[in-house]
Amino acid sequence: MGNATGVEITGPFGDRFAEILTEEAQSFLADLHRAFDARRLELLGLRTQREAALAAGGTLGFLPETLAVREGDWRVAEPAPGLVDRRVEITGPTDAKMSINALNSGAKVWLADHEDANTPLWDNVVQGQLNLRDAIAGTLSYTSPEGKQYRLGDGPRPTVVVRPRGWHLPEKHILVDGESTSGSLTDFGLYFFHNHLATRPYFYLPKMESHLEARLWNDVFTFAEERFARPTGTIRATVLIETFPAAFEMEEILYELREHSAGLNAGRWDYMFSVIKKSCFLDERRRRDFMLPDRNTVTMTVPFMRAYTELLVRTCHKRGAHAIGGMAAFIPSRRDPAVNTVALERVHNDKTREAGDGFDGSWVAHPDLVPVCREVFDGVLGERPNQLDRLREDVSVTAADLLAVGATPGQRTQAGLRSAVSVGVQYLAAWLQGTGAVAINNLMEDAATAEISRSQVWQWLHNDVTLDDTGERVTKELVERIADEELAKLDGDLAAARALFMEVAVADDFVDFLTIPAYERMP
Ligand SMILES: CC(=O)SCCNC(=O)CCNC(=O)[C@H](O)C(C)(C)COP(=O)(O)OP(=O)(O)OC[C@H]1O[C@@H](n2cnc3c(N)ncnc32)[C@H](O)[C@@H]1OP(=O)(O)O
Ligand SMILES: O=CC(=O)O
Ligand SMILES: [Mg+2]
Repeated sequence: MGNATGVEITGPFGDRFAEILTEEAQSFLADLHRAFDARRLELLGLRTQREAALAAGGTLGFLPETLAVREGDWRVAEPAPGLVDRRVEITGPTDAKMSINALNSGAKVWLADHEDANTPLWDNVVQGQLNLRDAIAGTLSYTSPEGKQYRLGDGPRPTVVVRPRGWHLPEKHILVDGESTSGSLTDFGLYFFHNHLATRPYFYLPKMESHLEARLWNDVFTFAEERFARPTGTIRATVLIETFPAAFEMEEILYELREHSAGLNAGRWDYMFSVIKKSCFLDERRRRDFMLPDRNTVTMTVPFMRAYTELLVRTCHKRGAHAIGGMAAFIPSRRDPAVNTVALERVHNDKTREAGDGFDGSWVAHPDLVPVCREVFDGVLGERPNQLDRLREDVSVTAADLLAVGATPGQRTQAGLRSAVSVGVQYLAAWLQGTGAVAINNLMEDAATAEISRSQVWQWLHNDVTLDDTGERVTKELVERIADEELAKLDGDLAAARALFMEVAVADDFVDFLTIPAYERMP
């Protein structure tokens, strides 16, 4: 097999990888890189500039320069086929077994995840694309080491929506003109190239910080549609509103993508991470207004989270776009009935709040949660496919409401610190081994929840927090002692994960994303 001009693949070719990394597919990736990578890097630079503006006394707010968009009369494209009724969306990685289980789960949509739930190990990146292509062709099968056979069922399958990596991550195994490519463009490009004729190419777009980043995605979509002579709007994308700055640009993000839009999703875990992260750039006095209590006490009903989700529903429905709810982290158990009962009840409550607020559907992390979410949304939607007609004109959210993080009740405790350290290290150990989503203490942990754990430790440490229960000041020494004590309770070699956790949780400078140094450690 040859390489496209200027392309070098430095990762090993596993079984059947040549079916994905064809010369034509490489050539498309090279075109995407040459057309868009410089702008991607510029936009990442803009994130840094905005952080510098916060450090210099600025604040987040609605943009004066885009007032006309917010006040204008426009709507996004009509909902696309397969994305009209989205009452239950299951998320998960694209390994063969989970792909089959998700496609047989009865959900309306499967978010096939190359992002929070995935380690971008070279093997996962390419094997995931093979599994997606086989799944769409209906040929995906799997035999477990115990001999259990997995096949796609005959019932209706969920619409497949792929989540590529965020703009910040490179793909170091594909070089174009000697440069690493973008993880986003790699995941998007390979999926689009191999599947756009076999299925409708739909995407979830993560971790964007501005409407200019949405404009870049829109231009990428138009480029791909033109290059393969597909009508405008063939590609659809749901944007995760999961960064603090993006909450102030929801209308603008919908507007930029309007011909390609499939709505917005409230990505609560990365949102919480981003709130903590952006506060780390403020001066010492203002940082205190953004200090959060223990992660597990920050619920969706605290004022700043409520403001963000209500604004999201109102914004979407005003523009004819779907509003999709987020992930409750409680994982059911087929082995422990008591754990199972609690998880089902909590997820039921979470989905009930979302359906009542006007969301058109929501996410679940596990097949056993599909019926729970479906039942709740069936109760609210009835025969209607969505509730886009519920305009929520009663909602009025100001910038001050979005910024009211300091009004979050709760304590900062030693137990919270212990949990952040222990869960953070355990998650990173799994990530470094190639598994991007795990259940720890009956909760789903993925890249977004791990970011909260480590950034919260950083925030408490760098703001001289005194723990409410023990009266101890959070210092590097305390974090190290807690790590010693917590890791002594666990099996396995956690040295590499601990070193990485300390790098992103206690270092002087705030590391932008833990996945960046983590990826550098991978082959
Ligand atoms: C912040 C965010 O971005 S949220 C979105 C990103 N995160 C995710 O997508 C997490 C998705 N969920 C998961 O990865 C898993 O549910 C986990 C890791 C949390 C738990 O998985 P497990 O420990 O395997 O759970 P459990 O043993 O109960 O699974 C039972 C069966 O359901 C399957 N299953 C569990 N979750 C999923 C899923 N999301 N998709 C498909 N199948 C699943 C398992 O593969 C297993 O199948 P098997 O019986 O054929 O072996
Ligand atoms: O991607 C979802 C989130 O909550 O983060
Ligand atoms: Mg996320």
